[in-house]
Amino acid sequence: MADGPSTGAARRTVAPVVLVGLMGSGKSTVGRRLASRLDRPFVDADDELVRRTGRTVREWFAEEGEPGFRVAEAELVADLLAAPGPAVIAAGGGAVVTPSTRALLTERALVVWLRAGVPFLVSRARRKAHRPLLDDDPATVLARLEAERTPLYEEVADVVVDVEGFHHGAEKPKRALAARVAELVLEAEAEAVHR
Ligand SMILES: Nc1ncnc2c1ncn2[C@@H]1O[C@H](COP(=O)(O)OP(=O)(O)OP(=O)(O)O)[C@@H](O)[C@H]1O
Ligand SMILES: O=C(O)C1=C[C@@H](O)[C@@H](O)[C@H](O)C1
Ligand SMILES: [Mg+2]
Repeated sequence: MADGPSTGAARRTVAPVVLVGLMGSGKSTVGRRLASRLDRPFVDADDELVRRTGRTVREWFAEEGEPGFRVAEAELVADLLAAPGPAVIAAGGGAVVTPSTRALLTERALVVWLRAGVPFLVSRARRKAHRPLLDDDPATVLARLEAERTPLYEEVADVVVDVEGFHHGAEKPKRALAARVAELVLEAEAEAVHR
């Protein structure tokens, strides 16, 4: 790379933090708290897609199918990652299935994977308006998605956080998890500066 060490470090320091993980892992909830702790703007990709296109996630799936939704999602993530300045972004759970998105995440973002097992996710990821994939049989679908996506999350993640321990062990799990993720993000950023 042509960048000198300080330019490279500066670029990495403001890289967006992107949360990835399966539905119900806490990307939206933890992302919002993390952004507030780090004092950086927060964007939830699912909400932002709805805001920008005027179509809900469910409408996207119904009208364009999952492939159409994935194209729109990939364009949005590319746009968010091109924006200058620091940010915390909660990706959609399936954003990593698109190869161009994985390439951009690897190149431009500090990626945090919120990892959790299927039974835990089933208890958390209720059938919701923005989760059409969970309409029928959440446990079976989440098990399939876990098998398909685990290698993809592994591929892009800079930081991995197991969320279940926080849920079972902490009095205020959301706060504890956001605090731990903030700590890990700051550590990873400091390491990037000294690289
Ligand atoms: N650390 C936590 N402790 C307790 N409950 C949590 C925690 N994080 C999230 N939750 C709850 O779990 C549910 C799922 O979390 P959330 O909606 O943030 O998941 P998500 O990863 O954004 O899912 P999706 O990909 O479907 O948008 C929410 O009801 C949320 O309040
Ligand atoms: O895991 C997924 O494939 C999805 C997760 C949600 O965040 C939404 O982006 C949508 O329901 C698809
Ligand atoms: Mg979410």
